[in-house]
Amino acid sequence: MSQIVRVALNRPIRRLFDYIATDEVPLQAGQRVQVPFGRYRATGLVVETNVVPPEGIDLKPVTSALEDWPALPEETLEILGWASSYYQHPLGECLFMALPPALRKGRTTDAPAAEQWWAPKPDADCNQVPANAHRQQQLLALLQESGHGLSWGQIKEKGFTRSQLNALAQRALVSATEPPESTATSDQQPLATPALTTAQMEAARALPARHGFSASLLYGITGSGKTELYLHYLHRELDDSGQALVLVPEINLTPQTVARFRSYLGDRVVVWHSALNDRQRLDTWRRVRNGEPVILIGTRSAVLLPFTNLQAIVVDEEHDSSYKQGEGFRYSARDLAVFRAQRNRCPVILGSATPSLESLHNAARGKYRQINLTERAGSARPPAIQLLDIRSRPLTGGLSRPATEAIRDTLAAGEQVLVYINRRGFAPVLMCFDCGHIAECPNCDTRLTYHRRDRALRCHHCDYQQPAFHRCPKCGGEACEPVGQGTEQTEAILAESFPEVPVIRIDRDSTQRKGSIQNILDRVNSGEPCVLVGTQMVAKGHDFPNVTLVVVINADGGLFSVDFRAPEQMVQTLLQVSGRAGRGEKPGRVLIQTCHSDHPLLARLAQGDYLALARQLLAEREQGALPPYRAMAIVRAEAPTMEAALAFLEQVRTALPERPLDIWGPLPAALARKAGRHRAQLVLQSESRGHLNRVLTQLCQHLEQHRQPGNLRWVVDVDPLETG
Ligand SMILES: Nc1ncnc2c1ncn2[C@@H]1O[C@H](COP(=O)(O)OP(=O)(O)OP(=O)(O)O)[C@@H](O)[C@H]1O
Ligand SMILES: [Zn+2]
Repeated sequence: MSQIVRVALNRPIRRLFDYIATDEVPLQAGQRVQVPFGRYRATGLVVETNVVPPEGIDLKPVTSALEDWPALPEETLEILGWASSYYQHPLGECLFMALPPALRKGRTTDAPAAEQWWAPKPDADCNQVPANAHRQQQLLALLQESGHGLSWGQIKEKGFTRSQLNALAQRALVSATEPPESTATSDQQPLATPALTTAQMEAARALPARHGFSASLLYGITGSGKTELYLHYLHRELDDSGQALVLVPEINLTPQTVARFRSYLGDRVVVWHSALNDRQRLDTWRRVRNGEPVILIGTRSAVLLPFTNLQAIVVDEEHDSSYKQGEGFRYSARDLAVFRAQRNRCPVILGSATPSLESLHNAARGKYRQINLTERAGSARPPAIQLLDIRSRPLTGGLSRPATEAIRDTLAAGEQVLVYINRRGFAPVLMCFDCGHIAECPNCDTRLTYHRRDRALRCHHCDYQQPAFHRCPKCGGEACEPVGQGTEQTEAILAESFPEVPVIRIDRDSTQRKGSIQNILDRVNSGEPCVLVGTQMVAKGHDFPNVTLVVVINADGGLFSVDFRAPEQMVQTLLQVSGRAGRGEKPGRVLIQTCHSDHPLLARLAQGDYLALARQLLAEREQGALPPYRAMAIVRAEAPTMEAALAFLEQVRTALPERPLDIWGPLPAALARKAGRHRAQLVLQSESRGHLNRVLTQLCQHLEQHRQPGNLRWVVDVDPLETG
């Protein structure tokens, strides 16, 4: 009897394919194989073995196994299987995300494979083996006596063959297993433990011991030393064979962070981020897969790696929106981290100075244990936040007079300044002062951004760009001027006003080159007076002890947005950026320029009490019946015309059960046209996550079976971050 296996391919299709395993080697779930697919050969992952063959279909044989061990262990298959059904993304594409790029194609792992171990199933019984199959009975007995199981090498030494093992595996009496924990003692030097402050010590005591699942929400104000606490915790809880995962937002994964981890936790600290090349990825992936006791610091996709012995997970800056993938497999690394901790029966710590409303809600419901760290480390005190109403003040480069004076005083005192520009809605545009014409993107419903440096107009949603014009294309007038301020303009004005100090811009453009962010950080860390100017990027996680003044150019971006998450994100960003001030010995001060200093949210913000703000925002969410009080998903459609996109979603709407489901739309998306495609969306909400999931599963199956016109694209976004 030959074995039938079910295989997932790295393709955007919601189905699996059956093949006959012809090899002597019994295939296991998680193994990489080559299979014929259409006229080509494809790399696949075995997801099920011993499949009962469907009737009347001729199955093709598996071409070859790429390794004789599973690239993805059982745990990883399970996690990604769950994620595939939760996020409604095809299983094959989800599973392939757990492989390094080099292994997604048919490349073989050139280093020697880990010896595969085999163990009897707990309920295996010799009577289940046919009486005439003596060698199989003897092999099963041998494995049962061995306690932990045996490696294939050991089995072979006793004179058994692959086909005997194969037969037992097909009867589901034995299965592949992890090798026993190595008993070799580590020859590493004992490492230092960080010396904690009293407040940190108390928080550390409240963090749970390693054994068993627990989720802790660490609310630690900016500069409270959450990193120190993570280090202490990992040092305390991990044993010599354990693996740990520390998730961080991309920008926080600097060589300094890694060095800090290494000095306390040693060589087992490894990294995973977008700048690694394929070779480095493969090496790190192998260490994780082989069960080496690594402490992996990584960005979003690190949560998908095939760990085999996870003992602890940390998610730093857990509120950060970069944890949610915005396209393709739209998973939340934070949420998967919690799920993974559950599956591994290990603790997960979610840390932030501005926790997400989701996590605070989970803490309030008793699902997470909340631990507060409300003092800054060392002699640092929380900064004083002051609102500066700019309604009738003249601005230069976006800066009011009091703000400019504060910058001057700070620099004169030998300290550093950070100027934060809210990206949303404040990009500069080119306007004709005769007719009011503003340059727009021909492909998107958006204005072109004016780039001063090379006098270019660029679209931030597609690749379109054109040179800035002097003569208005509409009225022919010659009074075309940039309006609104961007990073570049503010930078230029600052450089003009403070020629004696460096003005350093931190944004996507200035940090794209490899190592450039590090150069910038080194300059700032030298401590000499300077002005940092930037967007979102300067707000995140940096520790610049000599920054004593933070100026927020305009706080109003999130106040009146249609996106229900905008107020939360605004408050988080403003408190995070404020938290960059006064982290060293000198006290910090924050000036927030606004046209709405009487807005209750901003007034509260100035008091610096995030938990109070979050309570208010949560109350509003509850009243509006919005997440986290409801489960939400969005069906998005993209088509050559808006009519086609809306008509498709209308059809989706009618296919959905009426109740108990709240449905909004179909409506055009906030950016209704992007790169020439028209976009619309349908928002679904339910009180029950499970119910919403079932509805979506049916919907996706239905939509996949009914072919849509080739130029229409649809996706489902579960727990969406952006709803505009
Ligand atoms: N126990 C300690 N002893 C001395 N210094 C400490 C201690 N804990 C933290 N620090 C210092 O305090 C500063 C802030 O720590 P850290 O960057 O970990 O803060 P954080 O909680 O992550 O803040 P944020 O949320 O703002 O990023 C760092 O310079 C760190 O070295
Ligand atoms: Zn465009």
